[in-house]
Amino acid sequence: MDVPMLEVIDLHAAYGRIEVLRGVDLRVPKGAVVALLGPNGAGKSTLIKCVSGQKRPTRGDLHLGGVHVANAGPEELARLGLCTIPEGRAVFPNLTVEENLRLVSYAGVATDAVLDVAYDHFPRLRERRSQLAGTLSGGEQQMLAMSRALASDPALLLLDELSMGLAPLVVDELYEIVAAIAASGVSILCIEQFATIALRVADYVAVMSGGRVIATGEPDEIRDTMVDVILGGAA
Ligand SMILES: Nc1ncnc2c1ncn2[C@@H]1O[C@H](COP(=O)(O)OP(=O)(O)OP(=O)(O)O)[C@@H](O)[C@H]1O
Repeated sequence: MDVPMLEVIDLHAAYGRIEVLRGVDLRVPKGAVVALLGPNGAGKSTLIKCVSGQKRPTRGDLHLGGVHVANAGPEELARLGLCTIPEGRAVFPNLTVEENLRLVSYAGVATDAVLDVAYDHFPRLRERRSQLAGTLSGGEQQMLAMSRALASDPALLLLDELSMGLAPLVVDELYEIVAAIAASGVSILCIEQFATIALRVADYVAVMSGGRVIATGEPDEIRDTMVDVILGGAA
């Protein structure tokens, strides 16, 4: 069987003495989009923090592309191809679109290559390249955050609530791009508050509750069996 891009095994994590991840098991196959659903407080953001090296698990294992990374820091994870777009828009509001993109080249990526990738995926950013990022619409800021991430040529992209505060049409547009990114071979793990979107775009859905993954499957199976838990979050 293929080595999954991400494998989480019996992962535990706590804030102080309160354990909030209580044995999470999850796999993200190569090139797949996996959506994490579940009610508020289920532990979705904490799981993303552990996978991205922002929080140390108390026990359990994490493998990225077959490499054991449970104690790896953000830099090593980035070298292994992990890229995170955190909740909220990860852009510098007082820099222009192009300046935001040029900043990515600190990681050794040629500036022209960064700009080409960004403007190919998001032609609207080319039109707005001289505009301050803080004056872009929410959807455009998310496009800018995504293109900064894509410039690092990631193997696994973590998306935390991409759709936060955006209009449904904008969200649809962003998820079309997510699908295109996945089709180019990038694996994607996303937290999505809107179950309907997640069930439409994901290859697999993992439902979290009480610090565990309580169900995983293809969207159709999950839609049929987990409707009550999912609706504990937003539909
Ligand atoms: N920094 C923190 N300190 C203490 N407790 C925290 C902290 N962050 C989260 N928690 C608690 O951990 C539990 C899991 O939170 P987490 O944010 O991972 O859940 P979530 O599924 O992402 O929920 P939401 O959709 O509301 O973000 C919750 O009970 C939350 O109150």
